Amino acid sequence: MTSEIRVTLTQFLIEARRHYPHATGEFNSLLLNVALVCKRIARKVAAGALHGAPGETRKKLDAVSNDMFIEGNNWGGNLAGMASEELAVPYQIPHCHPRGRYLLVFDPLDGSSNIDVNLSVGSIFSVLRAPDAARAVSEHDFLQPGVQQVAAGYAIYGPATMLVLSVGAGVHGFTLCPQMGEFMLTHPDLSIPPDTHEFAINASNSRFWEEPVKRYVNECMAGKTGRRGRDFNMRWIASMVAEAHRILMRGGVFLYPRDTKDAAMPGRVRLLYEANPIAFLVEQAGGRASTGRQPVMTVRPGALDQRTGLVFGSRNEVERIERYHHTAADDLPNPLFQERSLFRAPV
Ligand SMILES: O=P(O)(O)OC[C@H]1O[C@](O)(COP(=O)(O)O)[C@@H](O)[C@@H]1O
Ligand SMILES: [Mg+2]
Ligand SMILES: [Mg+2]
Repeated sequence: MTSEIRVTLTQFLIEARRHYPHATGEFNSLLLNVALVCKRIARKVAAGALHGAPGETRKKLDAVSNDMFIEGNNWGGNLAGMASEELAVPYQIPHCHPRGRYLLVFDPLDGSSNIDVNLSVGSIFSVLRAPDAARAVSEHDFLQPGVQQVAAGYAIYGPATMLVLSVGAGVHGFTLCPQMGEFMLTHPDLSIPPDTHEFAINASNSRFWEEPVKRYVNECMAGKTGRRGRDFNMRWIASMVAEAHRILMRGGVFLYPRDTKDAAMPGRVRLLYEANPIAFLVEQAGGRASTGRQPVMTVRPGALDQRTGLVFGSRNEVERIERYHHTAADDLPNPLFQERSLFRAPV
């Protein structure tokens, strides 16, 4: 009988630190604090409707998860501040605590509309450097483009709880062992295949999409009978963290593109809390993440709650969608083909 020896998240981080002789351990302790918070949230989520009165669950869990992130990362001495999708302004690490060198940015519960129906949700986080540890943090300190992230990850609370993490040297997946209460390395070196036959988009927004997105989706829908010459599958979970996880596991493309639904919002996904950390993971796994027009991690944020169009996943599909955005309107596909489309533009 063979017994498989598995590496814990702690062991993995200690090993990774050996490549950075000047590392103080602050960074690792920050990631371990985040992992601990995710374990606590996993327990709350797993309690389902037992957690509170019916209907209250979703709202409560967003707020409860946020409190857990704040409490769990307040004391480590490794942070200068935090920014949360659930807070209007950055959270200051109180003066009495030692202030650290990093900033933590998070969406404490993503896909929370799925809570009441017992589908997968998750927490998304991003780590940035704090510009000056000596002073209080301001909103401006967090407005760094995604390329400046030093780490990013998410926890997914699904049939199994997993933590998927990158510190800038590949993407690694850890599964929470219910017996030991430890995240164990189960999915080292995740890699997104460059091609896919699966796409994910909220098709109810199709009338608000821009032409390049309509073109791409029409071509996927046309399958074998269209210019792509092969069939595609469509998925939509309404939990970006779950879509990202599927794509990291087996490829695919996710689109929440810029659209005309709400003039005040150029897209649905939040740049700092959702798009940048997922983009960091996707690109570390060999995929691509874009606004449709430029790599999403090159966007300089103007506000904490900034929204963005987002397309990510298998590299060849994302590049195709970018090409469609850069292609002149008169190069659009055969109108005969558009006739057959479910999503053709009204005439
Ligand atoms: O299906 P919809 O309603 O268009 O929105 C789904 C999107 O909204 C989000 O759920 C927003 O996240 P929150 O649950 O953190 O607000 C994304 O995860 C997801 O992709
Ligand atoms: Mg979210
Ligand atoms: Mg959220």
